[in-house]
Amino acid sequence: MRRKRNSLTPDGVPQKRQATLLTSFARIDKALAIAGSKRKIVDLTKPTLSNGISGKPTCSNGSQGGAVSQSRPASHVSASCVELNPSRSLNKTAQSSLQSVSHVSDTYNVKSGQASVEAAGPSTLSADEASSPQLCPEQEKVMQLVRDGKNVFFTGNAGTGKTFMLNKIIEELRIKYGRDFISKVALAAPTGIAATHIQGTTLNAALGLGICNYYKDFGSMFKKETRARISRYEILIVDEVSMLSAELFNTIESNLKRLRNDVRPAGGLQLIMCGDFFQLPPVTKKWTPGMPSDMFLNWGYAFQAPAWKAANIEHVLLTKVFRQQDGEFIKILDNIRYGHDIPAALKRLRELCMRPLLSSNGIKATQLFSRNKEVDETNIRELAVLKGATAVFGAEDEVVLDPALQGTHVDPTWQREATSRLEKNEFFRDCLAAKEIRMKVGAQVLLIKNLDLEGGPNNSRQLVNGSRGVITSMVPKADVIRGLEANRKALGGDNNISMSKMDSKGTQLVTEVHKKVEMLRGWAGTEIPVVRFRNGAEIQVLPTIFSSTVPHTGECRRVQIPLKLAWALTIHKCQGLTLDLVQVSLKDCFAQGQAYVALSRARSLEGLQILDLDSSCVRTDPAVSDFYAALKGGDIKSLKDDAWERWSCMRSGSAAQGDQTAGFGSQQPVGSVSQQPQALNSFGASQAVLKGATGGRQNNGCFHCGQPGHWANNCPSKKGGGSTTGFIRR
Ligand SMILES: Nc1ncnc2c1ncn2[C@@H]1O[C@H](COP(=O)(O)OP(=O)(O)OP(=O)(O)O)[C@@H](O)[C@H]1O
Repeated sequence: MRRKRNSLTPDGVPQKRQATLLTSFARIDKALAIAGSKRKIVDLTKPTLSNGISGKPTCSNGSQGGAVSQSRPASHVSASCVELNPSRSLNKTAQSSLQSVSHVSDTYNVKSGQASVEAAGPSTLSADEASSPQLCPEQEKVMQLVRDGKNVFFTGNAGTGKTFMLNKIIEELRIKYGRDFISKVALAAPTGIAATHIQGTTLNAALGLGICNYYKDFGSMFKKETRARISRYEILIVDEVSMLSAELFNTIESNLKRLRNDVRPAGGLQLIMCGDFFQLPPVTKKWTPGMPSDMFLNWGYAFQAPAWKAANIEHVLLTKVFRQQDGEFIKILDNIRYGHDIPAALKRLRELCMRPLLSSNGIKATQLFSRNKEVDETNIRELAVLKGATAVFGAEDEVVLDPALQGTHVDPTWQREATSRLEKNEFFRDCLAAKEIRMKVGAQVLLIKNLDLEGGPNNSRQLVNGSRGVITSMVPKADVIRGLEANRKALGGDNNISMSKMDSKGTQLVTEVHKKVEMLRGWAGTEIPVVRFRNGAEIQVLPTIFSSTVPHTGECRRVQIPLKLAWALTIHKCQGLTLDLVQVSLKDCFAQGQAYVALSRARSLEGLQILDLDSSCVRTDPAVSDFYAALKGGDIKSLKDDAWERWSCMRSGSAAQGDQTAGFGSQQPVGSVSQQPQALNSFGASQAVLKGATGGRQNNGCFHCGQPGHWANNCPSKKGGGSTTGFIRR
């Protein structure tokens, strides 16, 4: 990992300027996204597809693809990928696009949520615009609550557009706050992978927390710089809240009050959260004998925390499923989610999905396993089977300090600390794009970032995060750079007179191509994979930027090809993805919601194959079912969930017998705001009392059967399909 502070980049660009360039590149992306939701943008670099359909194929994170012939030229260029189209000359396409700028009229189809392109030559709508569907009424309601400044939690089945909605909210907030957005809005998720879907960071990083093993570790929120940064926030956005524990939510919330010297919920921050508690639960630490009583165990679901109940949160249930269209599939998934009539749902899945999938365009299905071991073994084995040379793509990692930390007046110790914190950031560990990727022609791949390419009737050529494909060739990087340079020239990017005639979007596009060339030159790889995606689009997949911003510290950046080997993935890594073709192994599912997450990645029954399952693979937690029953009933306040109270009584009772320093009573009542971090724990742990406490139903013993002596997920009576607590222990 390179440090870049007040030095020259390998291209001879001063580091500060490089940071500015990169930031402006990201801003261009964002600006396009924002503008796309408001009005049409003509993207001069968008190709006309080889099938003659005017439009833009969109490559997005998750699209599956394959490489095309090595001999084909890089003829069409967009900011993040190159579509090969031997039937048209580059110059012609680029010039036609340029000429047609003023002829594009509004053709967005509000009803269908799809963009159509009128006969205005080869010009197209931007990817962001054409793939920018209208909010449905439920989503509009969420938006209104956000605008009204309410604390909001929106939830719903997989595929109801929670992350989509969150990104819409973020777009609007970017416009509202402008330059202040980064200092006013914290974008976070419990895990690094989840955070990538909203260009955010982990919740811990957003709040200046490292790994919290003890309650005293939360004191780092009160460090001078962190405290100042958190005090400036106005909004905290959290995605995938199912993985946020009650203990974490409660502790953070009470520390926010103290830190911000404000007795209102979360110290006056507006909370905007989404997730589905039927999906993956928090990773809970296992209590072991002799463990200090102020251990932080990450217990419970966020909705079980007293702070959640006291935060005046507006709960919105999204009910319209967008990912799947087939009514029967949606119903089966719903039953699996709620744990309703599981034998019938599994029987139907066996009937429909225990058969081989037809491969499509040479693209094999992604296999989903519960454990890393099977995933790694499968990918390595399959790659080894392929003949031909292995291409190694090494990521360029770097950290860029916040400009405010780069001045000569800034304490060098603090600069070093900030750099080191960025370098150790979970982002680099959890980034969807691996540090080193090994691939061959013929490798099955998954796109892990949305690419700026779109088109086809009803945007059928859309390629998104999760699209699948196969590598069909590797192209020398030098050829790709030549192609991009030619395109820039064709757009007038090398000519001051042409540039002066361009509108601001034209110059933006030229700048984008220029940045892309610079990035490619700085990137160490020598080849670019060409991928044929399932929808037929053939794309040179260029390296792109994965980044995570830690406000007032800086930015972690990885430049890497946005592809993953896709013969196999873990179910935990696929959360949030939409997959075209998927084979699922369910027999080893060990966590609540895991089977549901795996199955709900598929768009259709036709694209889903079940490799194995047993009747106990579907697990739901009654505490979660009760929460959703109250939500469906429209009265969340009627929810009777006293799990927290009983659990904390048990812990403090145990502490009273043992460690007197850690009592539940150490929490301060709302209204008496202390400036000190809450360093003592709220509980005293005891193995005997913790057994079965996770689901909040039993006082002592296994949550599933009520008997002492074992945890619920090891319950001998659960084989046969019973429900169990969903907390994963490590
Ligand atoms: N209003 C809408 N109109 C059309 N498509 C939509 C709409 N809202 C969401 N979608 C699409 O539905 C798909 C699923 O959305 P998204 O991934 O946000 O769902 P999710 O609820 O976050 O799913 P999960 O819980 O599995 O993470 C995406 O392809 C998204 O673009």
